[in-house]
Amino acid sequence: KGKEQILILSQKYCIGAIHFFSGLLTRWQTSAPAIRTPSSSNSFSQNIPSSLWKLGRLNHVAIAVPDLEKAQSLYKDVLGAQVSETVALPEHGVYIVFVELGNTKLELLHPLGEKSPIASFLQKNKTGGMHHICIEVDDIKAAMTELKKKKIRILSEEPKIGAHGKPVIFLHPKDCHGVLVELEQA
Ligand SMILES: C[C@@H](C(=O)O)C(=O)SCCNC(=O)CCNC(=O)[C@H](O)C(C)(C)COP(=O)(O)OP(=O)(O)OC[C@H]1O[C@@H](n2cnc3c(N)ncnc32)[C@H](O)[C@@H]1OP(=O)(O)O
Repeated sequence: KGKEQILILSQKYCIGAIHFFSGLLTRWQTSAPAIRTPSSSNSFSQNIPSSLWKLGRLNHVAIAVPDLEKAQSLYKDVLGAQVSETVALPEHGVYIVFVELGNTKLELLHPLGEKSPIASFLQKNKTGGMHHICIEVDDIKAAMTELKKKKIRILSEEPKIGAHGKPVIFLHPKDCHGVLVELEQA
């Protein structure tokens, strides 16, 4: 009789455990966001609305620095990268130095002139910091038209000619999750 009781008790325990875990599973299925494994999705190609313009490669990551020579020397002498000469771009209010990385570049930025757009950034970030990313686009005018419709603020009425002699625009960091985004005509 003792054995029978143990059997009954363990059956009850098993049934209880099954209910508990199936309850958990149901809650998890209804509340958890869908997680896709890399093999189960080609998430980069799905659900992208057809568009008149396309994003291309990462052209550069820009870093604002308080001392351009020191920053140049870090990348050249300490890290061994190929580093360009300093170029003044008065129409953008910056000096720039490019650091070649093979698959992309870094753009070291230093303020030029009293109205430099990076002056207040450097006041807030005294030792420097990542200032913007630049992504290539195949049609900057089409990009502007669509982004305006989507209420993304573009920081100039018209594209300016950027560091590579090509048209560029900047998108407000508050509309891009805290990152200042530059788009450059490829
Ligand atoms: C040569 C060319 C090229 O590569 O081709 C270049 O690089 S030219 C690179 C320089 N040119 C540019 O950056 C042009 C576009 N930039 C701009 O128009 C401006 O810098 C803005 C991005 C609008 C920021 O203007 P300003 O400094 O006067 O405003 P602000 O200090 O009140 O900033 C407003 C809010 O945005 C935030 N904020 C400012 N700059 C930011 C940045 N680089 N990344 C992320 N957030 C940033 C501030 O913390 C602040 O947030 P809180 O309110 O929360 O405190």
